[in-house]
Amino acid sequence: MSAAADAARTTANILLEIEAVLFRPDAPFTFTSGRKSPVYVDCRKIISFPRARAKLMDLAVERIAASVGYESLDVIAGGETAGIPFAAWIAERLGLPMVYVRKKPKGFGRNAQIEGTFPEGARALLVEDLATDGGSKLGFIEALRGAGAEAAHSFVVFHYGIFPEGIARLEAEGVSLHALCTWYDALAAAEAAGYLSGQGLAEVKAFLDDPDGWQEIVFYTNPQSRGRIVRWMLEEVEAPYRAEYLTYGPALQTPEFLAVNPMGKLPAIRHGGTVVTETVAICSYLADAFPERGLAPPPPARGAYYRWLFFSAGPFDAAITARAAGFEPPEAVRGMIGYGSLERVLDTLERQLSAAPYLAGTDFTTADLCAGAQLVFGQHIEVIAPRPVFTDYLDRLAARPAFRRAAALDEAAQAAMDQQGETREQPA
Ligand SMILES: O=P(O)(O)OC[C@H]1O[C@H](OP(=O)(O)OP(=O)(O)O)[C@H](O)[C@@H]1O
Repeated sequence: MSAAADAARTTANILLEIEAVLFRPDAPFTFTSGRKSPVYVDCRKIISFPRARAKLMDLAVERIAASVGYESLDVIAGGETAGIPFAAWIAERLGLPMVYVRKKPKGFGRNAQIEGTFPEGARALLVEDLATDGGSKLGFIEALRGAGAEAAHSFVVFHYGIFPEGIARLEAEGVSLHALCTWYDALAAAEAAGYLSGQGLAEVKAFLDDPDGWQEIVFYTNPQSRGRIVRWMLEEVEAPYRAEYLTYGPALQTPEFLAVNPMGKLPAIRHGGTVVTETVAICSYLADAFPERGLAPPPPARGAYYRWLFFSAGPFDAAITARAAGFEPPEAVRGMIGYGSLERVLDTLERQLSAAPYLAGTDFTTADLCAGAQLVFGQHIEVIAPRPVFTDYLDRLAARPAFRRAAALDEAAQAAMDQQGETREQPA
């Protein structure tokens, strides 16, 4: 094993041991940007483990000597903030001066972006804890060069290794990136130590191979299904998604689709490593996954919200489909039928909508989306007769741009499927 490969394995094992790298394919992390990831790294933790950090810094100076040279550097520059302690330890080991670079000039006083000093033409090594796509490195390098340094090298403990275009950009700027390990090393160490196997391992590999593709929402639907409700929700949250249209019949019974929904039913979504089925569950999941859209009240205020969400998934859906199927529960068994009767369901809904503009109060929520879509469907198939309160309510819902976008997309999808002669019939 080469020294670099050996160092990569040791680094990965240390980072696993101190829980600086975490793998959670079953419950992906959500970053501030809303991006999802089954992996997470926090190199800042290293500073709190003296033995681990000493070993990593020993490996760092060996790596720097091998990649940059023994006498090829004049100053070590730490990038604000996480890079600063690592730069200090490396400078100490190499017996070199140190400076640190702010992300932006201070804005007053000397307006310094670099703290510390070096002579014109000093050969600087930029040190940071980690590199994702290398974007921050460019800013630090520019500052170093602006202050007269030659800056052709950057060192990090951990490099994601999954954004090649970022590294190409650094190289184009004349900067070589040196790292002790990447996600691929961490993954190999996690696999060897038994942290990951089977589906979890496959999930992490899929993410590392295509991080953007992995987190795109895949929407399995047919425009004739309850997928229309989910489509509306997807348009409300405005997250990127890719629709996969499936015809009824064998396409829903393939092993691939049954792995998504063992019921062989539509709709379903996959978001990162998370698969969600059941229309209202999908809508609730999306409301929580994209909280900035304000489609669910805060948890302490969710009483009415949950009531009407579950009302739409349970009694309302069952009452409409039973009536549409020609099934009327006999009087004697109504007590054991969750919804009692369609009339009772509709009267309850009407009372609520006479008291407030939306089901959970003054604001539109995912409960309105789910119940409103059922109401639209029930009226469309003439199982529900229009009532003035319902008409006003549906006018409010139909005025939403997401509602209109979703309807147009599903109409277009239906037309395309019709043109291809794909079945419109739902199986028995
Ligand atoms: O953009 P890249 O070059 O790929 O590197 C990622 C940067 O993100 C982190 O710092 P962050 O911006 O969170 O700032 P901090 O160190 O001050 O917390 C990390 O320490 C790197 O500087």
